[in-house]
Amino acid sequence: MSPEQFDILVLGSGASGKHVAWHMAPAGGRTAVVEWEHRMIGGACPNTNCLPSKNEIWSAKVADLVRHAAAYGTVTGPSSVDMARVRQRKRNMVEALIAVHMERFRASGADLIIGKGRFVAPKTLEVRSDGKTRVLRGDRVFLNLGTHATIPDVPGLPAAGPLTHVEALELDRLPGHLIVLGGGYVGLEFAQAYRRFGSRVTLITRAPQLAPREDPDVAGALLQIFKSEGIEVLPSAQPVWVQGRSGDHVSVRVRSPDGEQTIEGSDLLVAAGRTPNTAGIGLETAGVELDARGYIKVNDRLETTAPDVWAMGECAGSPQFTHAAVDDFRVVRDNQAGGHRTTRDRLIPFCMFTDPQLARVGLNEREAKSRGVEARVATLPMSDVLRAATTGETQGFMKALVDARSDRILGFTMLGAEAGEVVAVVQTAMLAGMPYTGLRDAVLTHPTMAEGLGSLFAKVPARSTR
Ligand SMILES: Cc1cc2nc3c(=O)[nH]c(=O)nc-3n(C[C@H](O)[C@H](O)[C@H](O)COP(=O)(O)OP(=O)(O)OC[C@H]3O[C@@H](n4cnc5c(N)ncnc54)[C@H](O)[C@@H]3O)c2cc1C
Ligand SMILES: NC(=O)c1ccc[n+]([C@@H]2O[C@H](COP(=O)([O-])OP(=O)(O)OC[C@H]3O[C@@H](n4cnc5c(N)ncnc54)[C@H](O)[C@@H]3O)[C@@H](O)[C@H]2O)c1
Repeated sequence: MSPEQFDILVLGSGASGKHVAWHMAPAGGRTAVVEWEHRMIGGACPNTNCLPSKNEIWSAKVADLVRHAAAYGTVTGPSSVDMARVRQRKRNMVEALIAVHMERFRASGADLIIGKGRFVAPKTLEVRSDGKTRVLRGDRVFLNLGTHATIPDVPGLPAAGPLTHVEALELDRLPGHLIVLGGGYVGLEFAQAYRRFGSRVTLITRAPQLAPREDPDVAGALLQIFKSEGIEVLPSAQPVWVQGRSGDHVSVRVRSPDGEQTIEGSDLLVAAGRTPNTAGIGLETAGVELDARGYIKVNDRLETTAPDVWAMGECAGSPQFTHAAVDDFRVVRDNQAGGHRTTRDRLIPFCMFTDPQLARVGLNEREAKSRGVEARVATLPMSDVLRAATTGETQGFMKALVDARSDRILGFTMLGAEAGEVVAVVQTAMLAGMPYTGLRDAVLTHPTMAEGLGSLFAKVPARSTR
């Protein structure tokens, strides 16, 4: 079968791939985008990951506010959570987003082909779509394959049919006792949401603290917040075996420095990291090499080991955030136009949508220490932020790192309400090269959470004169 010829061939319609198509097709390049499934059009962010999880987390916030409404002077009757309605609200959003994506593909002129792509020769894909086999060849090929939830190698775990975030977001019932395996982003966001919906929740993580990449004081404060909501947390706990079926009854044997114990629950959610979608699709036939962890080898321009083939987003080992994957597209786009943009030295913030949110940009103390960077550190409890006093959201704190020898801001962490918004203020100052004194002395709106930045930066210790 002679291949159908395209100028631009995109495999995966995620955060980077869709932008490649939407940018290049209107410019006149004959463009095809191959996407595995209709329900994944636009990638994981709008369909199974960021947006649906934040949608249900918001429903959990509403449940929590209703539960505590009396503290604010609103007296309610008994309340309950209807997970079928929670799910329907989420589904409505996802379906609307798929429609928006399909319209953008149509308007761009790109050919959106639904089916699993597999390389049969360099720059040549075979796709089974609508019962037909198509062979597509691109002059330039862009890979945006994403990742899926890793199921750790624990005896009995696969047979227990655990939930991942994908199935958890499709539940129309409330688990009686949800056991969460993993204390990173997914585990923390889902553990708190399900607790607020009304489940008993036990979180097991092999790391010694929640949010393992964060500073111990941040993780400690988060742990206290989780405990105060009744979430049981087992740190430094390694699962030994699993028995039973998630959705019915499941037992997890865990080993920790305190000994072994068996946790009994109704459902099991695995949130133990990600595996790239790079296996079994003929990448070796295409000359695209993988690293030891299965991620596509790329240079800082996101060029793979195969000529005229680029990889973007999580499959290329980029930071696992939608905004990083979108920036990967911008790196590739600008270089296609003759630019010299790289993935080096990007300032990539994050926000974990626990309540309160945990957001960070730049270095934390742990990273500064490991890189031998000397920093001046200031912290401010959220209870000192006047906006927090008005809303009652006084949990958590802000922390700033400023260079020991100059007034350059090195990093900012916030565990507090609206942290995801406040971090953007500090990021903007960092991008502009503004000294910390600029934020310290700025006239910020009263009473906002960002106003706290003035008090925070006023606490930065003076530079040592030594
Ligand atoms: C539960 C959860 C919540 C998250 N929340 C956030 C958040 O709040 N903020 C944030 O920034 N990040 C969040 N993330 C991370 C974020 O979802 C990803 O980093 C982001 O979606 C970027 O993904 P990507 O573009 O690399 O790949 P994807 O979006 O996964 O795109 C890859 C696409 O390729 C398709 N595909 C793969 N292989 C093939 C093949 N062989 N043939 C055809 N199609 C194929 C897939 O179906 C998919 O649509 C979250 C992750 C999870 C798991
Ligand atoms: N708000 C956001 O931006 C957001 C939300 C969700 C996910 N994400 C992205 O998705 C990525 C994946 O999230 P994740 O939570 O799956 O991974 P993660 O890397 O954030 O956390 C994995 C956790 O699982 C634990 N773990 C791993 N193997 C284990 C085992 N065998 N037994 C017990 N514990 C084990 C680790 O110690 C860690 O606590 C994140 O790194 C993040 O970049 C982002």
